[in-house]
Amino acid sequence: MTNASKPPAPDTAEPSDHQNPNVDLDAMLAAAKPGASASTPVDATGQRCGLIAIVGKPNVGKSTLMNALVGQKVSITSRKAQTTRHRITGIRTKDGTQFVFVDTPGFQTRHSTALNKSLNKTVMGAIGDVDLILFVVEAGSFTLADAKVLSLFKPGIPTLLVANKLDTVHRRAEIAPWLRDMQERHPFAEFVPMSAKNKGDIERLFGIVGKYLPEQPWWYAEDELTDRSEKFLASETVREKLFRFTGDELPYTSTVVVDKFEEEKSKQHKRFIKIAVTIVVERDGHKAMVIGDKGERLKRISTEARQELEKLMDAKVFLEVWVKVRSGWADDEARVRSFGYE
Ligand SMILES: Nc1nc2c(ncn2[C@@H]2O[C@H](COP(=O)(O)OP(=O)(O)OP(=O)(O)O)[C@@H](O)[C@H]2O)c(=O)[nH]1
Repeated sequence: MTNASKPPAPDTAEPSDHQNPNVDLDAMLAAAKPGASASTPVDATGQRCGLIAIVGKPNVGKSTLMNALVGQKVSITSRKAQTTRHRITGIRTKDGTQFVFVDTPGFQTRHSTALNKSLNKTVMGAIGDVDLILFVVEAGSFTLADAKVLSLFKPGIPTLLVANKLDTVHRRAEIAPWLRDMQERHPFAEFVPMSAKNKGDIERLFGIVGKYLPEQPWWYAEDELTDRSEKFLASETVREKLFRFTGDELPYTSTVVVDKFEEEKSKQHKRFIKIAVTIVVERDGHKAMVIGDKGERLKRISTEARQELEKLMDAKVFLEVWVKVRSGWADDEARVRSFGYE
C-alpha cells in the first residue's frame, strides 16, 4: 500500500454549478452523463485523487452505495440497521481519477451507550478530513435523524445530497418540491437523485464526484480496492452471516472478535489460513439463537463464512467459530475498546 495519509490538497476543482444546484429533476437525471469531464484541466500526470466520505443515518444504503462504487463487496450490507461499525476505505481508480471512499457507521441518535458514542466519533473522524461528503438520505424523506447528521458537517467541505432509493419513489413529481426544501436546509453543492442499485446512476455519480477531487498523483496502486486487512475481512464476513441468518432477532450489539488468524505452510494448498473467531452476545438467549437447533444455525454461519473467505482470499480456510456471552459489553467503554472500537 502506498501512503494513505492525506497530503495537503491543491486547489480543489470548482464546478460551475457549485453554488447553484438545479432542482429540476428531469434535467438533473439527464445531466452529468457517465464520465462527465472535469471542469478544470487535469495536471501533467493527468491524475486526480481524493477522499470521499459516505455519510448518513442507518439503513439509507451507504454500504450498498460504496460497494457499487468500488465494484466489489468490501463493506457488509444487511437489511438490519447498524451493521456497519468500522471506517472502511474502498478504492476505485477510473478515468484518470482515484476515488478513495470512507464508509461510516449509520449515525446513532437514539441510544447513548459507549458503543454508540464510539460509532459517532468514527463518523466525526471520517468527515473532518475529506474532499467531498456524500450525504445519503432516502429520496423524498428527511427525518430528525437525518437532520442530526447534517448538523455535524463543517462548512467548507462540498457536500452532495445523494437522494437514494429513488426506485422506491412512485410519484416522481413529489421529488422536485422535496429537493427545493432540501436546498433551503443546507448549501448542497449538487443534488443527485439516484438508486445505489442502478448501474447507470453509479456511473453518473462517478462523473459528478470526480469534479470535486484535487489534481494530484494517486495514493494507491490502480488495482487496490481496500486497505483493510484480511483479518478484518474475516470478522466482517462472519458478522454478515451472523446477521443474515439470525434475521431481526439478534440485537446489533452482538459482535465478532478474531482470536487467531494464522497463515500456515501447506503442500496441498497455495495458501492455508487458520482462523478462530468469537461471536460475542449479550445474553444466554442470544447465544441459543446464534447456535440454533442442534447447532444448525452456527454451522451454516461458519460454513458460508468459510466459503466466502476462501473465495475472497484465494486460500484454503480452516474456520473455528465460538459463541460467548458478555452481558452489558456495549455499555462498558473499556470493553468496547478491547473489541477494537476506538
Ligand atoms: N430499493 C432500494 N433499496 C436499497 C437501495 N440502496 C440500498 N437499499 C437497501 O437498503 C437496505 C440498507 O442498505 P445498507 O447499504 O446496508 O445501508 P447502510 O446505510 O449502510 O446501513 P447501516 O450499516 O445500518 O448504516 C438494504 O436492504 C439495501 O438492499 C436502493 O437504491 N434501492
